[in-house]
Amino acid sequence: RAPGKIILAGEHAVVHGSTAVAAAIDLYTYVTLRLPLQSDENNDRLTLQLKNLSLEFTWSVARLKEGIAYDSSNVSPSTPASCSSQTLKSIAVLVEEQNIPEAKIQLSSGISTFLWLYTSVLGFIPATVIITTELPYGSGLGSSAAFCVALTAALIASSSSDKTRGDGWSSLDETNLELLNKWAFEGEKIIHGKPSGIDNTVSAYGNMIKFCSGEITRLKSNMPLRMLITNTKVGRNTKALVSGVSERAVRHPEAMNSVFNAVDSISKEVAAIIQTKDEMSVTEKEERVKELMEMNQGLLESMGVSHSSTDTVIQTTHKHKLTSKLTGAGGGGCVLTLLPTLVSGTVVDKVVQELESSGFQCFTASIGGNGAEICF
Ligand SMILES: Nc1ncnc2c1ncn2[C@@H]1O[C@H](COP(=O)(O)OP(=O)(O)O)[C@@H](O)[C@H]1O
Ligand SMILES: C[C@@](O)(CCOP(=O)(O)O)CC(=O)O
Ligand SMILES: [Mg+2]
Repeated sequence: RAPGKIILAGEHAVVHGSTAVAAAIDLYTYVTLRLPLQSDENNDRLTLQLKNLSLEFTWSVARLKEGIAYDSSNVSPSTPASCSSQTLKSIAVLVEEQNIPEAKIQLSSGISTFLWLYTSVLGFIPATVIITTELPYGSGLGSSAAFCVALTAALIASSSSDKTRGDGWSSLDETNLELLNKWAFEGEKIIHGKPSGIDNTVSAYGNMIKFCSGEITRLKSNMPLRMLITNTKVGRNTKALVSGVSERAVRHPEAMNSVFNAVDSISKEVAAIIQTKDEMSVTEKEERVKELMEMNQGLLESMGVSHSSTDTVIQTTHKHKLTSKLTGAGGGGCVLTLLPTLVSGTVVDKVVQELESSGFQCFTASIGGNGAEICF
């Protein structure tokens, strides 16, 4: 299993080299891998089951071998590599053959990613892969990264020699974590186009991290951080939003560089405040984080990735003196609201009631938990 995440500061700008701060949340994607016995019927097929959606896709191993055009000299499980555009095209044909319902067409990139990661790490062997998730798809909570990380964890674990059964969840060792994170990043590339790598990294390693151009700093929080997560349920696609920001940066390079630099300073300050020990009271820290979230939201608006549904959440929470910002790619999706320690339960209940009456879904999640884990 691998967790989803929230981005406290720095989404989008992180794709352009700025710092961002993210934390794992206790909502997971689970991947079960079943390798068939020789005697099993159907032991020549690769089957993918998406349990939440009651969808199943299946290919004969022979069809995969014939259909996936790749240069096997370039692909080895221990050296993660990008899927070439030619290979991706051949995989897309195999995905199209599955006749995905039109309403679920966004899954195509996830299924292509599945075929690329599976065949690259395990090769052309039959199996049944069952996916369940507690994360909403395409809402900014990193379902794409959790999917790539959990899948790769299962694939890597299946070749482990030490399969002690029934011991519960355990982490992977550092070498395998690093390998898994690299493969998951290659998967994210298929789904996002140009990911920064923050989502797969926080999903793989867990906790709370500061991330800048691939450099990871694990953060130790010294303040209680409670966030209300509001899913506006407005669907969007990370790939389109990320490329929209890049296009804006091409049109206005100087202005957008200033925006990205401002976000970099905000994220660094957020990370510093979260880690500060005694110099500041909790209330003071919360006030600072609140202000930085507000500034970050303003800059996300100037990148063109906010949405009217996000504005509704911001206005509703503002009436109760609470501050919100979008999280993840924006364009709808999820919004974070900081719940300071002194805010009363009655106020939170009222805010939740108002947000839910606008058709949104609210929940809280525990922040900064474990990353990818395996279980035999
Ligand atoms: N459990 C899953 N099974 C299959 N594909 C998935 C799963 N989770 C995510 N995906 C893929 O990731 C896409 C959503 O990723 P993205 O747009 O980055 O949003 P987010 O990562 O915020 O949820 C889905 O449309 C699908 O292609
Ligand atoms: C917008 C971005 O910063 C985060 C995207 O997160 P999500 O896929 O919306 O959960 C992109 C990235 O960092 O790869
Ligand atoms: Mg994503």
